[in-house]
Amino acid sequence: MTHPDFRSGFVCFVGRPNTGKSTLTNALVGSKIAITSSRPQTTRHTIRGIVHRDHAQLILVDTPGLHRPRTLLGQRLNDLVRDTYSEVDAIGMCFPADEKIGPGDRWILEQLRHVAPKTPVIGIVTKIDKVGKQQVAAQLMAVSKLLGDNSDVVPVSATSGEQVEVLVDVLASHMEPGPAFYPDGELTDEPEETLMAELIREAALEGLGDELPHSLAVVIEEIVEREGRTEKQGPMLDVHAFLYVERPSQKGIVIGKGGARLREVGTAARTQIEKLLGVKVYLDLHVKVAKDWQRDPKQLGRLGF
Ligand SMILES: Nc1nc2c(ncn2[C@@H]2O[C@H](COP(=O)(O)OP(=O)(O)OP(=O)(O)O)[C@@H](O)[C@H]2O)c(=O)[nH]1
Repeated sequence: MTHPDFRSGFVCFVGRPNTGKSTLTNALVGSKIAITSSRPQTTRHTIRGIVHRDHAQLILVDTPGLHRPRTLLGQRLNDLVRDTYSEVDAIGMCFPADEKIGPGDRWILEQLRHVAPKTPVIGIVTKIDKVGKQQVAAQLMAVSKLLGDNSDVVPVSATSGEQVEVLVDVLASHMEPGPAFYPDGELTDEPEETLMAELIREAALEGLGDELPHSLAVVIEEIVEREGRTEKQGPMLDVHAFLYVERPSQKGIVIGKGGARLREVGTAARTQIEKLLGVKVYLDLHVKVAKDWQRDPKQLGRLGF
């Protein structure tokens, strides 16, 4: 039976890098589909996670962080982000409880109000487990002041789960009444290939510094089902992927001494991909130098941007 006041619609989270957008997406969806990382700007693709509740369905569009474009890739990302803003029913803007509101936040809000003046912006004070109640209250007031008195502001912790359902309810109240867009149980409509590439990219960036994130792209070349597997063994997929870097020095970083690092990356990514697909996977990774791929439209097209 469908709830009499069922609502459904699209939501995107915005905010400065590291404000907890990906972690919140995961907490709401309850499955690892968006990529989190302690480094800024690792979320490249528009990944949709779907939140199913009795009274609502929220489709989360996880956008890359808005930033001032320096390269062609940056420009394309920003175009993508702008389109997303005007198409969604609500924008959740994230402000960590433990960081002061700054010029970066004001700049993002200005952009939002400019490109999508009609889309409601809901303030989300994230990471409330990191600070005391008083600091949460002070941040709620500051965000309220920034967004305007009529705006909803919700405190939440994606890590502890505190207030997550309250956030769902507040977001749902901004959705249109109507049936669900997606059948129950469907978590993402992103092709599995993209998710695999994201998981490999995440594993390859783990523990590295700030420079590499912009210079690493992953392309899945081929996925083939291994033949001759017995029923007891179960199915197995051979996945062949290329990791593209910009410079030979970066290739060395990704591969590591004697290939040690790449092997670790492969193991970490394989484990995640097996979890995602529920089958055994053999992962074959190759690192290639594609010079200045961020500035070359042909290469960008090939890499899916
Ligand atoms: N303690 C605590 N840490 C959090 C919470 N949410 C996120 N974090 C941490 O904050 C860091 C950034 O989180 P992300 O979810 O990757 O942030 P993001 O806004 O998606 O970052 P970008 O993809 O760089 O824009 C990670 O190290 C998270 O583990 C939370 O509720 N509590």
